[in-house]
Amino acid sequence: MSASVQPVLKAESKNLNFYYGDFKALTGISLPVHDKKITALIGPSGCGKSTFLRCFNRMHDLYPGNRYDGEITLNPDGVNILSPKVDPIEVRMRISMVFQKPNPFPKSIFENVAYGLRVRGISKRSVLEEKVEEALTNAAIWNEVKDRLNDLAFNLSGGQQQRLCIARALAIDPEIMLFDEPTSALDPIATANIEELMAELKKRFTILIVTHNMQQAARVSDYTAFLYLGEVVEFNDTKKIFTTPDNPRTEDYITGRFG
Ligand SMILES: Nc1ncnc2c1ncn2[C@@H]1O[C@H](COP(=O)(O)OP(=O)(O)OP(=O)(O)O)[C@@H](O)[C@H]1O
Repeated sequence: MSASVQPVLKAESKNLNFYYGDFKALTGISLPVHDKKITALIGPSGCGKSTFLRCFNRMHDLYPGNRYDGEITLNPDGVNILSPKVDPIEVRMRISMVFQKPNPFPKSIFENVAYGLRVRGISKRSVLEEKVEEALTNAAIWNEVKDRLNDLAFNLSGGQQQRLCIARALAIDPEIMLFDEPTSALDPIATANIEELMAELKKRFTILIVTHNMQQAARVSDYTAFLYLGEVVEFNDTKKIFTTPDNPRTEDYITGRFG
């Protein structure tokens, strides 16, 4: 068996610059996103990790004055998802996001997961029930909530709420899932649950994750990009980044010597 199976490119950022008004937060970001792999974005606070992640589902469109310059192409069709001709809602149906703090809607557990399906035009109760169960099962929370689907989502614990948000994000069968520090508000057990879940999810989805936790990046990801001051300093296999990085700044950061 060949050990060097070429990864498939699910998406690609090409010379991407991003501006908050006059402030340039990202400069010339070119990065591959490999299919059904986990890519971690690491780097010191303020280096642009979240800004970059949010470009992938056009979150920045929600605020005036923000500007993209460059491309993020999404395969297999190769569409530039940053093009003004592309509807951000369409992009969010293909690329879903899980945030740092669990943010369920003020609705029942069932309706939280059914939400995106309804946006997609699914209204038949039996189809919704089937898909909600499937998403909750895939997010490893079905057994805990199956008898209380009509309860308000806020009644769940923090770790359960985060898995509910993951269920909501995967119910629409996205092509890419974005995770922005998904475990920073969780205890070590809930964190381990989410990490295990990500390892399962990558069999079906492509994942991009922002994390401050170096051990987490090393544990869960296949590829890692180190960002600094809005630029990619180094991108490589996670193993390589965490053992023999090419750039001294990467080494300083992962060994905690960064100023
Ligand atoms: N809404 C905004 N308006 C103006 N500048 C912003 C805005 N959001 C972020 N920035 C700036 O853009 C830069 C990148 O911020 P970003 O939040 O992407 O960094 P980060 O690497 O995710 O940081 P952290 O690890 O602290 O979350 C920072 O200098 C930040 O101050």
